[in-house]
Amino acid sequence: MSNLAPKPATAEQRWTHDPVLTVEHLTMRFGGLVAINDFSFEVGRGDITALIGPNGAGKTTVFNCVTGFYKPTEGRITLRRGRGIRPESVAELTRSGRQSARADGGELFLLERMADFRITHKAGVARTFQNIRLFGGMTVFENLLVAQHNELMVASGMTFAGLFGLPGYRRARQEAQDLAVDWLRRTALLDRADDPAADLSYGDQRRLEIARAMCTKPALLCLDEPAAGLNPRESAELNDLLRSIRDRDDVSILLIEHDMGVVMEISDHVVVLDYGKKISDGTAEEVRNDPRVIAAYLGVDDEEVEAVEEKLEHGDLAGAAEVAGVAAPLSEPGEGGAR
Ligand SMILES: Nc1ncnc2c1ncn2[C@@H]1O[C@H](COP(=O)(O)OP(=O)(O)OP(=O)(O)O)[C@@H](O)[C@H]1O
Repeated sequence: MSNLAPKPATAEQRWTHDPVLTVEHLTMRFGGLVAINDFSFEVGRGDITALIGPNGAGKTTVFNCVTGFYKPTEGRITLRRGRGIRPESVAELTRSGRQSARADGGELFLLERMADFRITHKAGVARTFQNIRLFGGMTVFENLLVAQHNELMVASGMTFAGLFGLPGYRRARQEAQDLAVDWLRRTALLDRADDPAADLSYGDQRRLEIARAMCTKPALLCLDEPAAGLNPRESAELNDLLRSIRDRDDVSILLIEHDMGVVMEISDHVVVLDYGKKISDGTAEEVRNDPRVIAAYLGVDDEEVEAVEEKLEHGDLAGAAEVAGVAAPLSEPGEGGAR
């Protein structure tokens, strides 16, 4: 809708000086359709970052590129494990043609070069899906153990004998069980541990998906519409869970969410996509009051677009909001979904 450049980020924002994920010039084409068009953004280490936008804006496509489900047509996607990794190290890895490198006391990964299972297990990017994908016939506890299968196999030395004889395997198995129990407690699912996952309520299944992703010990947790289908109480519990993951586990979160109540309440950083392009990027407060977002998100009729853009080009934000027919900000925390 609007081709106006997004507002530049201010210096104190964490995502500009300590990003865990940097997406640069991402483009994704499906035949003649350009789903993502030269899109760049960062996820700050220790931030909850929301990727929002109207239906079909390209949010899931971005997730699919970050998690390796799609190979981007163009662009670089860098994951930094460890603080203080220099741009020179990223440039050197890019030139080398390799997928990852140890640098500046941390580890660097170029996700666009990696297969999805390596992105999960090596780079530490975990994901949940819009449509829940649990092993419904397995118990809740088994779902959390399966998530740790990769580490357990490594501990077994990849041998049958190793499953029985190696002390390293026994230790790893105990650790896997402890981690699973810990996440059952944190998601209030301990008393459902032996029930089939399919028997859980929708809200419980959503929390189990997050617990399962956390059992892979990620650096970045990507959540595709985690609040979809939740009632207000479950939504509030989800907010608490995500804040605790950010604050206690030192895990950065990138989420797609349509529920503006959730987005505005918990996000440190909000990035807005429309027609595959970034139209706004800032704190929840900044984005909520950005007429570009108001215009795109709440829908400005085609004939009004030019008038809104003209106002914006002259810096008349209030006038643009007026043309968009929206005097109030997007929505206040706790108000629920506005789309
Ligand atoms: N595999 C694909 N093949 C062809 N087109 C695709 C494919 N995946 C996505 N698209 C198209 O790319 C565009 C962006 O879709 P995407 O699902 O990423 O949007 P979204 O913002 O996640 O939408 P929603 O909020 O409805 O989930 C749409 O026009 C969609 O039809």
